[in-house]
Amino acid sequence: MGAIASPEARRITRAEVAKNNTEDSLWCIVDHRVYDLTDFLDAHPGGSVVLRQVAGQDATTAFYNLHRQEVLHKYASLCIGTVEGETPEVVTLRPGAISTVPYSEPAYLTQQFKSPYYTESHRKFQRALREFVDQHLVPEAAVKEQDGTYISQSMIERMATNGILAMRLGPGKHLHGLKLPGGIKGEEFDYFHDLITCGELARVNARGFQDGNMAGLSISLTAVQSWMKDKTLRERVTQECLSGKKKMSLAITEAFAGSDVGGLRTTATKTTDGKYYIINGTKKWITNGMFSDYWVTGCKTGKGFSVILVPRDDNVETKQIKTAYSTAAATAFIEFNNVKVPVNHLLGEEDEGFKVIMSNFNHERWAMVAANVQWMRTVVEETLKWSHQRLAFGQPLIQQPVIRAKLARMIQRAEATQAWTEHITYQMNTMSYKEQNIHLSGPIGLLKSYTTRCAHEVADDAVNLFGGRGITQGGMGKIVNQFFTTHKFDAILGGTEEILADLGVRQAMKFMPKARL
Ligand code: HEM
Repeated sequence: MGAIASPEARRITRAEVAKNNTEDSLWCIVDHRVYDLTDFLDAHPGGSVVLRQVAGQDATTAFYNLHRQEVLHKYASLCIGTVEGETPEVVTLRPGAISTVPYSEPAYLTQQFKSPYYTESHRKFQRALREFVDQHLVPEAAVKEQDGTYISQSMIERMATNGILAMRLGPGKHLHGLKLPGGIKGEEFDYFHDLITCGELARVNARGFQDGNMAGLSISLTAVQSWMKDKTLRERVTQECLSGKKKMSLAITEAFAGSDVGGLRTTATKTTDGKYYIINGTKKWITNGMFSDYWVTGCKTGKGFSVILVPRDDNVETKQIKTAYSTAAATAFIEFNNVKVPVNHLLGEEDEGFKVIMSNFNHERWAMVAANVQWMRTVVEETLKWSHQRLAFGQPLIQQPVIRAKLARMIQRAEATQAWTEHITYQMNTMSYKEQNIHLSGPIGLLKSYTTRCAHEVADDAVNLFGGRGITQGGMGKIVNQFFTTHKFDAILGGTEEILADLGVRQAMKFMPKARL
């Protein structure tokens, strides 16, 4: 959000505003600024009647009861001056700024709280990344979420150039030698930088675009990096994807089976010379599948399940699926019809694909949690602002104990999930990849399942607080409505709430001693 245009420098007395109270010259005051609405009467989405009713008056209270602050930025050209001797009061943030609304930021970003987890490197990185998101991603996300088209190639290349694409895979050698946002070295990047990345990228407040922004790559190239044996092929594919030239996604789920990987029907049959796999079958709900050049694909092989990197060719067909969020996510139904793939495209061992998939899941699930926690914070911020500006029964909503009780529940959920996520992130920083698989798949399963349940409650409370605006796509409740209609994606993608809760307990039972009451 930028500053409101310069005509505001003109000083106008309240008496002068009061004289402009007819359709021929209609002025009003909002937050100490004067707006000439004469030529806007017919164009005003709320109609001309309401504007005539406030002609020549201070309409601040009426305005904030019905509009978001950004409306004033969009229509800055209507501003003709500032009231003599007065100064605008409503806070507007410059791109990259930290919100001072309580609980709208993780505690480490506030003045008053300390955190043992974040260093100056994290803080520098966060500042630079937020600025990038506010300046570049937010405007594009707003357009794409609406028109349902995919992220632009120029944006992908911009993210490739400043290392953001590579960061999406998490810490590792692929970042070494790179300079990342805030000037930090790729070698410094740890799971707290990664946590910041997931949260900041979710701040576009456009859930379809959020996934359309290379979510597929972030959960599939990781598997290629860890499991593809052919080094030359692995490096080539990695380079193609991290430069933004090619796109990749994870293709496991089918119409036939979701969480039940054993029920998948896509087959990979070896040719008699043993040099190729022939892939046949379908995949459904593949995020970024529409624009992918490669799919990390789960297939049935001789004695089990295998994971194979399948490149796009004429025998692959992708069809768009319209889900509850924007088609900007590029969600696809895919048909593989006798697709011939060289055997060096196998990840891990044949028939042992389960290991490949399971080891990949931890980072994916944790990243979804990080984004979900950020969404809850955003919704807390939206709801706190709304409760302060919306008048009902003659006073702001926040004056009602029932409203404060709901806000308390929302804040508790955002804070609790943040604290647990940071605890898990700290463990990820101190464990090897192998240790993480042994000790963290259960806790991450429990964390994701709990976080999405909290998100469900937060969405529910927020919509009740916003009333009609919570169920309307544009206007004051647009972000709450976005969360309400899309929060379930996180409860289903990457393993459902039920499956993950169960996984958490089953993993814990592996370490259960022979303890008795
Ligand atoms: C600078 C002055 C104003 C501008 C630029 C403006 C602009 C807009 C815009 C863009 C909308 C569409 C909804 C949205 O995006 O939030 C809208 C809706 C509306 N406006 Fe205004 N408006 C102004 C002042 C006012 C005032 C002073 C009133 C009332 C006294 C008013 C009453 C309404 C109403 C009733 C709606 C429909 C709200 C809804 O559907 O929820 N507007 N206005």
